[in-house]
Amino acid sequence: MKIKVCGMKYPENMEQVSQLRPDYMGFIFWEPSSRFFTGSIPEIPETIDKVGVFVDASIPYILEKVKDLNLQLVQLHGQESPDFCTSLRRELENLIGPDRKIEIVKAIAVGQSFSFGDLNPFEGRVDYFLFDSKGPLPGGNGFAFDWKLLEGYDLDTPFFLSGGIGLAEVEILKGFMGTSLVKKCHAIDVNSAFELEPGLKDPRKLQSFIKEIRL
Ligand SMILES: O=C(O)c1ccccc1N[C@@H]1O[C@H](COP(=O)(O)O)[C@@H](O)[C@H]1O
Repeated sequence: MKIKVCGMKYPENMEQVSQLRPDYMGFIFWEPSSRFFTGSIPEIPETIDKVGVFVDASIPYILEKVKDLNLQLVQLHGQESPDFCTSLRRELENLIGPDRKIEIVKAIAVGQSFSFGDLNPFEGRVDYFLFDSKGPLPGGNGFAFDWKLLEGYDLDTPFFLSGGIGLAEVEILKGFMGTSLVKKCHAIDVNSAFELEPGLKDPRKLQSFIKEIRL
């Protein structure tokens, strides 16, 4: 199972976390967040893909960050429409050229009123969904949603499982990994549950988690 550590803010901490070899590291480009990232990213191993997290940002702003920070994925965490995703994909291709692909992740807030029908228009326009808990914030709410709501997911787009995942979820995650849904689960995404303060990840806690989860 792949692992994404999101909400990185401090270069020294990025170096510590990179030694744990997560598959992805995420950076928040939403100014109101206490994890809002400014500055540059230090050298990290090439096996770790860098993900920019945006909330209803403009395409030029996203392109600027992709180019300046050499991001490999763009995570859209706001109300971005399917048409927006298509336009962004076209602009990313223009920016990067045909030899490389910047993947698009569309975050979906899952609450009791969630319906799979809302996802159909995104099929073929994004590379992954990211299922997150619906809460007062666009992301980083710090609590898990009921993963049973994902039972019956039958679209082709693989997904990241996110939302308040921490060490307390390890046992239930192991159960989840025994279900048929796991075939479409591309990665587990962690953020606030592993922090000493917003944006500062606890490498020891992360190490225990990665040891338990990585297959
Ligand atoms: O973490 C934030 O501050 C944030 C702000 C705006 C959009 C997304 C944000 N974080 C993303 O939220 C999910 C879940 O986080 P948590 O585990 O509930 O803390 C994660 O994918 C972050 O990328």
